Amino acid sequence: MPVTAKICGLSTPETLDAAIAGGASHVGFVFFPPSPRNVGFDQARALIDRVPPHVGTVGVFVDPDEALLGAALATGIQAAQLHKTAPDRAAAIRARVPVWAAVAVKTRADLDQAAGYRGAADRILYDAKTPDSAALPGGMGLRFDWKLLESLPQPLPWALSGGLDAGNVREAVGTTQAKLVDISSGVERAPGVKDVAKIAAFLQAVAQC
Ligand SMILES: O=C(O)c1ccccc1N[C@@H]1O[C@H](COP(=O)(O)O)[C@@H](O)[C@H]1O
Repeated sequence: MPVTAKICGLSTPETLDAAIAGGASHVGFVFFPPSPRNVGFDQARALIDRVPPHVGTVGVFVDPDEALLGAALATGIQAAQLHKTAPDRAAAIRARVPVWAAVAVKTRADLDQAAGYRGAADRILYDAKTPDSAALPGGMGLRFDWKLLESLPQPLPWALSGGLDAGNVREAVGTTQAKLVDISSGVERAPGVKDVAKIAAFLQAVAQC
């Protein structure tokens, strides 16, 4: 089965089109105001209108309140990627939209959290744990020890993220056997500024995995 890719944190038509043209299976839009990738609801709606049916649209949230979640779901996103969101809240959100639950990983013990999302999420997204002092719980280009995922029984379908780029994704996939990879800062030239050439290079690298 080919490896597929989600390009996350898109905010312009040009970079969205580059992700679609390069073969991304999913595109992501961040609904978290502290992020340099945050998009407004009208902006997201206009971007989602450009996405063809074969490409999935994912909203990225950090334990969202009802107001934010409701407005974001109204843009037409097809799944909610939830960071720092407890399983019971994820389950409630899953009644409205498919859920990708982010599990922040630094040590082997962190992986145990994934089982708690059985019945509460459709997919686990293993991401690198950011420092407590960090402004963002993701999107910082940090990676974790991919060997932690080697031969690990998985409670749900899953994807790999955190510090991926065109130069390391082959090793990441080879080590983890991930079938879906997710990237944000590795296809940027500055925080929040996506680069069409880097998007194309990453998707080419994924196609060769
Ligand atoms: O990208 C953000 O700004 C962001 C904000 C809040 C939560 C998650 C965020 N990004 C997600 O983090 C991972 C890894 O990103 P990176 O490739 O290491 O930069 C990815 O899933 C982003 O969607």
